Amino acid sequence: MPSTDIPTFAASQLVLLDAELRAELSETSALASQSSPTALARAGVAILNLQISSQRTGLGGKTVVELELNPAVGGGDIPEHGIRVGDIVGVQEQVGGSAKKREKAEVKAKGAEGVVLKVTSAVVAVALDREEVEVPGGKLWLIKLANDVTYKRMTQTMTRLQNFKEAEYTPFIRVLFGLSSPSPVPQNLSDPEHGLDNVAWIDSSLNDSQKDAIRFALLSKEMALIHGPPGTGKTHTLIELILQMLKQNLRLLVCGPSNIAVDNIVERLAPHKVSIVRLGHPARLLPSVLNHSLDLLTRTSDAGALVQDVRKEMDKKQASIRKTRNGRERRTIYGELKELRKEYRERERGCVDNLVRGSKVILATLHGAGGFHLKNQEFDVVIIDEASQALEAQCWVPLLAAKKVVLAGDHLQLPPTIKSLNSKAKPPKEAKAAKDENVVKNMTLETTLFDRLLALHGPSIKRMLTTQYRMHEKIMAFSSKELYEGKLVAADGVKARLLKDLPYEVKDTEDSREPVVFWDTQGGDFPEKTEDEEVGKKAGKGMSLGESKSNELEAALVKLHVRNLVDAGVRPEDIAVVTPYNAQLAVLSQLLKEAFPGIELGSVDGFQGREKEAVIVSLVRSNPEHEVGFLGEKRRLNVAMTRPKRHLCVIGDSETAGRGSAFLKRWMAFLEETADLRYPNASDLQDLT
Ligand SMILES: Nc1ncnc2c1ncn2[C@@H]1O[C@H](COP(=O)(O)OP(=O)(O)OP(=O)(O)O)[C@@H](O)[C@H]1O
Repeated sequence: MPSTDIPTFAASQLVLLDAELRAELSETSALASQSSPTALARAGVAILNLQISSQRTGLGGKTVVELELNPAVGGGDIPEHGIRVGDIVGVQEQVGGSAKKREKAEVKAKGAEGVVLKVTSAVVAVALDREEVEVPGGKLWLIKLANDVTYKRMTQTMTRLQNFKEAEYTPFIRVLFGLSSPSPVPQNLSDPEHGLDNVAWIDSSLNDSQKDAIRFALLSKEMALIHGPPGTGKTHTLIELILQMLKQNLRLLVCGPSNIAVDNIVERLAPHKVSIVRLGHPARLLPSVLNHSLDLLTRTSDAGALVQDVRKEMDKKQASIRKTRNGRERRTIYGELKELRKEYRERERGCVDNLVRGSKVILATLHGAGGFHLKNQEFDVVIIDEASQALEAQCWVPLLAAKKVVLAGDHLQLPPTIKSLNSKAKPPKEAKAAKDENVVKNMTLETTLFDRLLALHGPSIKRMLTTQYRMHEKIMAFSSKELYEGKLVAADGVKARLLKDLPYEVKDTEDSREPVVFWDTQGGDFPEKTEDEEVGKKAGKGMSLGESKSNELEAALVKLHVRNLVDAGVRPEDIAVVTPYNAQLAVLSQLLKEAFPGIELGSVDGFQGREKEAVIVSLVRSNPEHEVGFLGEKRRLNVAMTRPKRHLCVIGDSETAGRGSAFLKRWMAFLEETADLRYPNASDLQDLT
């Protein structure tokens, strides 16, 4: 077993994270520094001409301001924008006049930063970050800012790991870096000797591979990987695992890389009536899980009542500030508010501490687990869902102090998106660069903890779930054979489901009775086109991010197929079209959005984790050179082909794809052999473009 040198590993991560952050910042700041506020607003990342309509103390003692359109510009609805709940934004004074005057004023007007709490057509509410902020009056504008909090947490974590002395390495850390072998897990998991022969399962529907994975995770000492191919009930299994671990009286920290991944678990855990606390900014949580959020529990628990008294007083003061114009009076009130805030924080901290300490399951995003709430808290097990979508450094945020980890994921679907891979971010300064290059040798952020542990310790540290509950068995066949050792089995309820069997009326047609259709565009009549990809798409004139590909005739063919499905009775909301290329997405959007309201269009990467009754995959690439670019990535193709439940339609040029990569070649051959093959005529499609 080759071990990993921990300081070198941490140093490499730090270099790679630095490059990643620079790539991310350069994207946002290039746009911000090169564009005027009007251009930013057009690009959807800023809102102009706002004013404060109300101000109050919100959750966590934060000042919440509501912004509305300034009556001077006519008031009413805020023009369309791309700012969403959870975004980090700056609220700044909007200065008119010449560019020079603006520049001067911008240096002066620092404004405030916060998180968007609510967006409606008429108002945007922002929870400000710092507590003692004096929000600028007058005309304001709001701009979306880059979010570097996650990077800070990861960098702090890696720096700590880098500085650990060898004596500080826990047995857990030693195993995760291969300095020690994992404790052996018995082969026969249901042997009565381990007491797991007769588990009282809470969910009686669990299948054997799920039970096996749970037993394995319970018996493993340091780590267990639960490998969940598409639709195999990975989260389902984790819920049972959590409940079983609670029966053993273990204290758990459950994390995921995104808020939605964590909320998904909270929602499914809640009906089991276990006391759970969800950490995280309330603005970023699903409404259905707010009841479990720490902020809300702080307000509703008994201890919370004490906190509320102070809060009411703070609200009164806030309101009085807005009434007075007298500078001295304002200063006095600000002074009093400051005192009150101190008291509020102290009482709140006590209350929060009690809640966190008293809870057996805490849920947070990976980076959220690095907040002050969990300082000095100990957990028996850290469980990470969607672990193959998380950066390794992110996983270490909750893991530095852990004793055992259970990772659930699928390393054969897409890893987290890495911007620095293709970015034009400046390289580190020269002297440093040579050293850095040495350090990061053979390392990329794309390698997740899940991947690394598998490479380090081999398949004996994982258990795979093998029954899938999504796809018709023909849809699943290629993916199972190529990637999952042919072990996937379609559950009885899904293996023969077709569109014509949908619970509403669908005619029996050549499409609705077919689980897999392949429109092969070979022959060169469906050529791809190269387009510039842009930042700030709404503006239509953002900055180039590089090239993307589109294929108009292929898009027309998509339209033809969608129309056939809809004519048969399939609802547009049960159909999705996915494609790896953003430029193709734009073409499809123009062609389909209005014609079929409710249809969903998405990039393959964005559709990971999702499913639809019918999915059309537009492969786009068609060129005499047989170039396939990133379409050749088998994990991307795997995601694309495993989204549908009842109907998969692939549209592409088998000649181009077939020479692109070995995996693509085998897929094309498989489709030609097993799918319902069709050869379109390009000239019939002209009127559909
Ligand atoms: N043992 C089971 N019996 C019946 N249905 C199940 C079982 N396990 C999972 N399912 C169903 O399979 C579907 C997928 O489950 P879940 O959402 O847990 O999967 P996942 O593996 O987390 O999803 P993804 O494939 O998107 O990663 C759900 O509808 C779930 O109810």
